[in-house]
Amino acid sequence: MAAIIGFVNRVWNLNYPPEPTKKDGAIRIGLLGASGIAPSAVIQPAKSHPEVIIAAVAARDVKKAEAYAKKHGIPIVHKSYQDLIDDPAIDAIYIGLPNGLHYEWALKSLKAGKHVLLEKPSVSNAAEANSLFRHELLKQPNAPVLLEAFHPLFTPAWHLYLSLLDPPNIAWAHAVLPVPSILLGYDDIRYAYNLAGGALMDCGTYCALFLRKMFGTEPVECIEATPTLPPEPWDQKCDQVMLAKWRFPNGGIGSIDANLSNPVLKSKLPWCQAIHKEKVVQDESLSEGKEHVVIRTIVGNMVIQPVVWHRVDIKEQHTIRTIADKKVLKTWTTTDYKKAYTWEEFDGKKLGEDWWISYRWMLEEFVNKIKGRQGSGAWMSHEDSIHQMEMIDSGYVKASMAIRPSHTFQ
Ligand SMILES: NC(=O)C1=CN([C@@H]2O[C@H](COP(=O)(O)OP(=O)(O)OC[C@H]3O[C@@H](n4cnc5c(N)ncnc54)[C@H](OP(=O)(O)O)[C@@H]3O)[C@@H](O)[C@H]2O)C=CC1
Ligand SMILES: O=C1OC[C@@H](O)[C@H](O)[C@H]1O
Repeated sequence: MAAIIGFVNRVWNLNYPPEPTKKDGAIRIGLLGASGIAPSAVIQPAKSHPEVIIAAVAARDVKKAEAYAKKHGIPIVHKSYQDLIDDPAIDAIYIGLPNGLHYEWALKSLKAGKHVLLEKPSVSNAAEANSLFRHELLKQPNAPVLLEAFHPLFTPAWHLYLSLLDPPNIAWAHAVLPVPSILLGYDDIRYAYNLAGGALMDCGTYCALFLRKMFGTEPVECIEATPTLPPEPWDQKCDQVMLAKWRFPNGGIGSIDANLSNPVLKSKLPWCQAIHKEKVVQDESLSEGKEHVVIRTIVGNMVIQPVVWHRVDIKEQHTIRTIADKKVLKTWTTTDYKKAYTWEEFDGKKLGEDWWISYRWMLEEFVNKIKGRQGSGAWMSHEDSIHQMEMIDSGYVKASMAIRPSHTFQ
């Protein structure tokens, strides 16, 4: 019963969040593009944040921007992206543009002294990531905050998941992110190579991130990458599905299944799993010549948007066997489940609300960073964003596909 009440409360508050009065010094965010994702990623989360105001929007077509502003209660409409960036009343820019435009507009925003919340994947390739995230501008005192908007990293559920892993002893990790095909037409930005589209760039970037975080380090090499292309005449430089594998420094393998055309009726949830190497455990009850070994598997169900529901499964496969010839004498499995809708449930920190969506947790930390506060400690560092693009590039190289093109803006 408590679980049902919790679920209903979370869903209600998520959709109808309390809207506290905005504080003096609230961060005024401007949106670049009247994008599909901004309402979920920043407009709605900002409502419950007392220190965030969605103050302005700009679109390529001003009429579109006006309609968007009216719909979402945004007070200022700018005639162009550049006008919005140049507005002195704006403190921070949310970039929900196609991937191929992230580099240019992030750099322009930083040059105008604005903080930047930059949609994932941060840029088109590792060269752009290197140039953006190691830019001189970011090394200055009081440099603006630049954050790649990798929202799952900010949730307590994800940190609970990581806390159950033993990274050096992971043998195999797997991450799956299926996007229902019904959501995307072939005119979608995800199917445009020139805009840095592709399954590996889009849903694959989450899978790659999960593997990097699960192993706690960078992959050594991509050992397999098999793309499926969309049907002709659609852009044949864009992968519709990418299955890929990387080898990590401990010898473990990380694999991904990134799919932009998942059949709706076979809908799967975002999912990840880490299978650990076999481990001998202390067992006083055993007679001489026998050993007790355990293989631990940690499954994360719904790790991308855990607010509505999620579950971390801890499965242990136990075996009693002879040491000499490994003859199996007995096997059994145990399963335990854990959840963490708040940090308090996970590590006792009294931060946030159980109904916060991953974007709201992320917005909290973006503001904390701008204000110089400690926060939860969850963050995506600049070096992290660079390594992330290196891993994506390595997948395209292994698949014999072109790395997404760099933008010419300097
Ligand atoms: N964090 C998350 O959960 C999600 C993140 N994303 C990321 O957000 C970004 C935007 O995705 P999404 O909102 O789904 O995309 P949309 O197509 O809905 O929005 C993209 C915006 O980019 C602008 N734009 C500028 N130039 C172009 C161009 N040449 N072609 C097409 N659009 C252009 C358009 O703005 P204008 O209004 O000016 O015309 C449009 O509103 C991507 O980087 C994507 O990976 C997407 C979905 C979920
Ligand atoms: O969260 C997401 O799921 C669907 C994707 O297409 C999108 O770009 C991504 O951010």
